[in-house]
Amino acid sequence: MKTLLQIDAIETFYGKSQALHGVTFHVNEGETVALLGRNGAGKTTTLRSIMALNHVATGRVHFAGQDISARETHEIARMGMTLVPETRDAFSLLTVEENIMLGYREGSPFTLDRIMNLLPIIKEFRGRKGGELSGGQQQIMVMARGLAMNPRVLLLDEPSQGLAPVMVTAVAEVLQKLKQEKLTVVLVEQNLRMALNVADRVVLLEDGATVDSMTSTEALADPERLEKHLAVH
Ligand SMILES: Nc1ncnc2c1ncn2[C@@H]1O[C@H](COP(=O)(O)OP(=O)(O)OP(=O)(O)O)[C@@H](O)[C@H]1O
Repeated sequence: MKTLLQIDAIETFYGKSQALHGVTFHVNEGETVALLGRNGAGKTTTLRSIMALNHVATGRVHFAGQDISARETHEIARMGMTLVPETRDAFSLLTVEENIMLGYREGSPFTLDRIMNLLPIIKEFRGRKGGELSGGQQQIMVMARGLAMNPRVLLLDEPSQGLAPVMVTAVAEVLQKLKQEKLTVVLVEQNLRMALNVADRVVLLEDGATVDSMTSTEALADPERLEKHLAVH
């Protein structure tokens, strides 16, 4: 299996405060990897560091065989790394279709028609404005926008956050579709059941460092191994 993303011992600071103390993991092509950890463990900072939205002080990030540690965000994005942030960033005055097509990159196989066929739930609200959607609909819309960009790696930050259970299920179905499309995904998720359902592997963060990594099958067979790092102190 080919490694598409390799993170080696990255350290990231907010001012003088160190948020990441050595995060190391890899993601193979076509894999879904879930980053898990308590609140404040460094999951969002890890995604932002990969995208160079936070400056990485030491350590290396390799993407598709290239060292991208010193690259700027727009260059990394152009190489095919796409972040769907937890803030969702829906344009409230644009329609769903316009919101999605804002992400469309010339030559992307994920045209509006293809996205609608792949994620038919969007048809239910495709003509509405971004500001008229529920949180779950917005989340699905911004994931579709990420898809339109034809990413080589999709970074998803807490897609189920704050959603009603029925929309958590809908988002989980979108993740399964992405998996069927053989997309490479890094998923930050508090909903453990959903994360283990969709991910091939999980990487555990604690206090800004990677502390364990295992397949989802191993995690399901040995829940204590996970709980040790996820239970509230
Ligand atoms: N803008 C910021 N300024 C200062 N410190 C920050 C900032 N953002 C995050 N931190 C700190 O960095 C550490 C890692 O935070 P991060 O948001 O990456 O964790 P997380 O695992 O994504 O948690 P959550 O699930 O709560 O979002 C925490 O100690 C947090 O307080």
